[in-house]
Amino acid sequence: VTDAATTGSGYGVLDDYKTLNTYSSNGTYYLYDVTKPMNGVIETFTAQNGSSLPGYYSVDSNNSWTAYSQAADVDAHAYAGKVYDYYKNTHNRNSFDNNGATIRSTVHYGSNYNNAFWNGSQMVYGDGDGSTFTSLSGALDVVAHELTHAVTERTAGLQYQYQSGALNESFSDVFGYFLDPGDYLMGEDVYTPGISGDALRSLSNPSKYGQPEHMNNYVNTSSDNGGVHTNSGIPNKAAYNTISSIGKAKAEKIYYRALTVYLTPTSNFSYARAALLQSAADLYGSGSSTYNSVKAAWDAVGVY
Ligand SMILES: Cc1cccc(C(=O)O)c1OC(=O)C1CC1
Ligand SMILES: [Zn+2]
Repeated sequence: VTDAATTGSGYGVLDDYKTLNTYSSNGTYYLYDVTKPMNGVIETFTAQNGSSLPGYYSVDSNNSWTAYSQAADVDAHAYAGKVYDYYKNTHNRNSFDNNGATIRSTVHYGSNYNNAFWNGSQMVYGDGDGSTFTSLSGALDVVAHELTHAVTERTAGLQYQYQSGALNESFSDVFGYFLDPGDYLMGEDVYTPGISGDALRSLSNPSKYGQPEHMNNYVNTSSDNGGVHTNSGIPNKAAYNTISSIGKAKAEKIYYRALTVYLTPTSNFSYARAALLQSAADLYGSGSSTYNSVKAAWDAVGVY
């Protein structure tokens, strides 16, 4: 019996060809990636449209992952690997726990399920209903959003409600941008497959998708854990202001430092402004143009 790391290939949700880090054992191939440093494993499962987790390993007989039913598995696996590489190469973070934790994804969760989530242990993706969403793992910014929920949980621990919850959501969207910097849109690759050009959210124009982009328009509600997917528009707009003035390279250092060094479970928007300013001061100096740009970014959304 020879078990070995192998390289497979297949097509993603958008019919895009890609190679895959797989594993072969006893003539069966698995979406099981053992190529990361310090034994960081990435593995992908399918719930076979049930709701029990993790479900079953995604397997193939010849390492050619070309069936339409495998496209969501292919992308969940490939994109989890890309997000792992981003956190390791850009921030020297070894998986979401910074200790090589296995990154597990399950696709084909539920039936016509228009959601994706981190459940505290793994990522979970629905197939969408084909109208609102197609398979949600088909977007790199979605995968980065979900895995960043895990990073946040292990670092700042931002409580998923009201302002701390909107920050939790915003940091996931912002790192979604850092992984997919071609546009300031979230989920555009899997949202409404029948309509082009729209998205779930926009960092540059939150109000285009019904989100506030100034503190004057903060939405006081108890639904959606206190409006975490609504009020994230305010810190998202501040992030857009920051990125467009200082650039991605500096912004991602400042955001990662704020998330991992300064933010706490109960941080509110004002504290996030302070954490990002302190991070900018630490990295680029308190009198720097970078510092002043972060200050202006948050002034513009009415958070002091
Ligand atoms: C689609 C969806 C529904 C409910 C919660 C989330 C969630 O993860 O907060 C969710 O995923 C996203 O927002 C990703 C970025 C597109
Ligand atoms: Zn989220």
